Amino acid sequence: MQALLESILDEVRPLLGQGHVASYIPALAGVDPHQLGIAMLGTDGVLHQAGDADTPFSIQSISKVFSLVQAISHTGESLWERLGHEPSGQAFNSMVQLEFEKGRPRNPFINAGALVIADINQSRYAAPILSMRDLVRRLTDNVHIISDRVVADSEYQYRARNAAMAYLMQSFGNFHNDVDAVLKSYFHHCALTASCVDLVRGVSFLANGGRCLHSDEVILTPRQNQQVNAIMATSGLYDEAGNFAYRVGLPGKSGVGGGIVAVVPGRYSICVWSPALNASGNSLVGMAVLERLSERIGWSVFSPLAY
Ligand SMILES: NC(=O)CC[C@H](N)C(=O)O
Repeated sequence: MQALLESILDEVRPLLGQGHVASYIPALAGVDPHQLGIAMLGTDGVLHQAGDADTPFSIQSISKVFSLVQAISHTGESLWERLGHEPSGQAFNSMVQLEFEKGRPRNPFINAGALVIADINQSRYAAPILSMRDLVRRLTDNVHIISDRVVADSEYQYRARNAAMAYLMQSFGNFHNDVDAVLKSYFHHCALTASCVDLVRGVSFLANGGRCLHSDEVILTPRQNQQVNAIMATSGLYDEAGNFAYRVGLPGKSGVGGGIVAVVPGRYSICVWSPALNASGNSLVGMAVLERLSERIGWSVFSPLAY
């Protein structure tokens, strides 16, 4: 497995330099695009890593998985009164659908949906920023995880589009807390900084029937776990979710920091990171790595050979 990971990274290295790092905030625009790392954690506890797998990066929308899990844990099924679990077929920050659909976001993995989830969590926790950070520390087994203040402040400074979505939802009665306060929480979640090795631990429960691998804590019931994986498979890569299913065939979640987490149910959690993005805001080289992995090992959840 180690040799396979190394050889896949070598194969895709010529692609480094293609795509563009996220440039909507200066704090992300300055990241070196030539970085590339991968980690894989088996449900047997064996960790493999290659390249820059220990380098922390901005997890951005990967945090939407943790926010969803937090909301499910205290709100359960009634969560879905506020948003859907349908793919959007739109960019992560698109607003057109939101107006047509009366302020009810399609799913928790586009910005509008994550903002509603952040609003739900804001109603539940006295200190939403810290409670999310602590959840991620617990799941990654890393007490040093922090939210990057410069990134969070920069996101807040350039908040216009996310703020517009939140106010639009408020106008439809689907936003209950102070918009500014929720935006600050949301940006702090996006600004959490973690490495591929941290994140494979962080989402290990998704490959393990809902149980955290290192602590054995029940994070989700097996049914909820299956449902979160299903939403990742259908909506985790925004308007490229279909392409990801076609090329990789695993539940996954990307972020504009260039990270992608993926799950081989029952077997592995995977995280790949390379900062340059394709037109849909997903890591260009990360997609290529996961495609090759899935091709070589036949891991698609759509393949009978894999199970
Ligand atoms: N796709 C992403 O990673 C988007 C997160 C980003 N912080 C935003 O809200 O626009």
